[in-house]
This record gives sequence, C-alpha cells and structure tokens, in this order.
Amino acid sequence: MSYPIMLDMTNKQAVVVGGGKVAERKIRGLKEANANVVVVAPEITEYIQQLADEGALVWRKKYFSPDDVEDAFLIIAATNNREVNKAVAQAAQPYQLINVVDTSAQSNFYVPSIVRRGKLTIAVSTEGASPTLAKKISREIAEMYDEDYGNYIDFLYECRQYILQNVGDSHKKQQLLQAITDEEFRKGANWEKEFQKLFEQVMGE
Ligand SMILES: C[C@@]1(CC(=O)O)C2=NC(=C\c3[nH]c(c(CCC(=O)O)c3CC(=O)O)Cc3[nH]c(c(CC(=O)O)c3CCC(=O)O)/C=C3\N/C(=C\2)[C@@H](CCC(=O)O)[C@]3(C)CC(=O)O)/[C@H]1CCC(=O)O
Ligand SMILES: NC(=O)c1ccc[n+]([C@@H]2O[C@H](COP(=O)([O-])OP(=O)(O)OC[C@H]3O[C@@H](n4cnc5c(N)ncnc54)[C@H](O)[C@@H]3O)[C@@H](O)[C@H]2O)c1
Repeated sequence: MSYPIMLDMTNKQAVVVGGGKVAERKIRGLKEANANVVVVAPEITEYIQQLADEGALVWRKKYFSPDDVEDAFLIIAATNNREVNKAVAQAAQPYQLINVVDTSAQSNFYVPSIVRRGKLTIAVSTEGASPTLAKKISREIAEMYDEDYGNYIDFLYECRQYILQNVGDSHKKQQLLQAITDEEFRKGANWEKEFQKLFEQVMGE
C-alpha cells in the first residue's frame, strides 16, 4: 500500500528525461505546481518547445547521462526506451523521488489522475493497476464537483482563518467549521452574509 502525500514543488528541480507525449503530460502537471523543470531529450514536442522558448523550462538537448539528475529533487524517466529509463532509475539516489513511466517497480512514487478545483485537489490512483480506470473515475468525480468549488474552497479558507483567530471556545469553533461545509450552506446565494448570520448566532448562544 502506498503513502499518499501532496508535494510542494515550488522552486524545486524536477528533471524529466524524454520529451514525448507522456513527458509532456507530466511536465504540464509539474509546471502547474510551479516546479523548476529541466527536460533532457534530443527531441521534444511542440508544447515543450514552446515552454523552452518562453524560458518556462530548461531544455538540455542531449541523450541522458547520469549527471543530469544529480541536483534533482524529483525525477521522471519518460523516454520510449526501457533501457534508458532503467539507467535513469539506477542513477537516482535513494533519497530522490523517482518515477519510471514504463516500469512501476523501479519507481518510488506514482502520478495519480487528478481533479482540481482551486485549492481542492482530488487524486485517484490504482497504484499502476489500471491508469485507464483511474482516469475514468476522476472524470466521474469531476462531474460531481463543478468549477465553482474553487471559489467555495477559497471562501472556506478565509472563514477558517477568521474562526481560528476569533473563536476561543472549541465547541463553537467546531460548530462553525462544520456548518460552513454543509451542503445547504454551500448552495446558499451569499456565503459572506450567511456566515455573518451564522457567526452571530453561534457566538450569541
Ligand atoms: C493517471 C495518469 C497520470 C499521469 O500520467 O499524469 C497515469 N497514467 C495516465 C494515463 C494512461 N497511462 C496509460 C494509458 C493507456 C492505456 C493503458 O495502458 O491503460 C493511459 C490512458 C490515457 O492516456 O488516456 C498507459 C500506461 N501507464 C503506465 C504504464 C506502464 C505500466 O503499467 O507499467 C502504461 C502502459 C504503457 C504502454 O505499454 O503503452 C504507468 C503509469 N501510469 C500512471 C499514471 C501511473 C499509475 C497510475 C495509477 O495509479 O493507476 C504509472 C504506474 C506510472 C506513472 O506514470 O506515474 C494518466 C491519466 C491522466 C488523466 O487523468 O488524464
Ligand atoms: N506512464 C504513463 O502514463 C504512460 C502512458 C503511455 C505510455 N507510457 C510509456 O511511456 C513511454 C514513452 O511514451 P511517449 O508516447 O511519450 O514516447 P515518445 O516516442 O512520444 O517520446 C519519447 C521521447 O524520449 C526521448 N528519448 C529517447 N531516447 C532518449 C535518451 N537516450 N535520452 C533522453 N531522451 C530520449 C525522445 O527524444 C522522445 O522525446 C512509452 O514507451 C510507454 O511505454 C507510459
């Protein structure tokens, strides 16, 4: 059984070996998470080229060599050559995060299928058993949580900060934190106003 975590990749170096369509998908995810991306490949897709042109990533136009991953926090081996991918895995130190896209046994993490709604991230993984099913399930979940959830989560964040700062009584704190996540509350037309009402009510009790 794997241990699921959310990684803060801000300003951390991610080295992606290979520049094809699988590498591209991983790079999209890494860029979304503000990683410093380095791509090592003799050839890259149009999209990766575009990012390189914009200076949004560093392209080392070359075949892989072990020194490419020396400074990496996270490594993805995504070439179409199993032997090269294996060499990348072997170059990784035990303390580096490594994902080999064609041999999960050489990886120490999998990339899940995700749904994002602002600060809400839902990750689905089958631990490599069926990436297709993981994708299917995450598409089903995407239907359940519409785009507006992003705004709602931002609002919850603000509310929670306010509650933590202003409410000492742990029971009332709990009551408020619970109430703002009620389905009924979320469906309300004016969250701010409803929260104010709720706050006064609970604090007045
Ligand atoms: C979720 C997602 C995330 C992402 O990549 O961003 C992801 N694969 C996705 C799609 C996808 N991958 C494949 C197909 C074609 C159909 C099929 O074969 O089923 C499709 C479907 C499609 O493309 O539509 C083929 C495939 N994938 C792997 C192998 C090798 C192997 O199994 O050994 C092969 C066979 C290669 C071959 O021989 O051709 C391995 C892995 N793929 C994983 C992740 C990790 C485990 C995920 C999990 O926990 O289940 C793992 C172990 C390693 C890793 O890459 O981290 C992403 C969906 C993104 C989305 O939501 O849109
Ligand atoms: N994990 C996944 O989600 C997933 C999904 C589909 C396929 N795959 C596997 O991923 C592999 C890659 O698929 P793809 O469609 O991206 O392939 P692709 O042919 O589009 O791209 C291969 C890339 O590897 C580069 N490359 C080849 N030799 C290299 C070397 N020695 N050093 C550096 N770069 C090198 C090429 O220049 C190219 O950019 C496939 O072999 C397949 O087994 C994984």
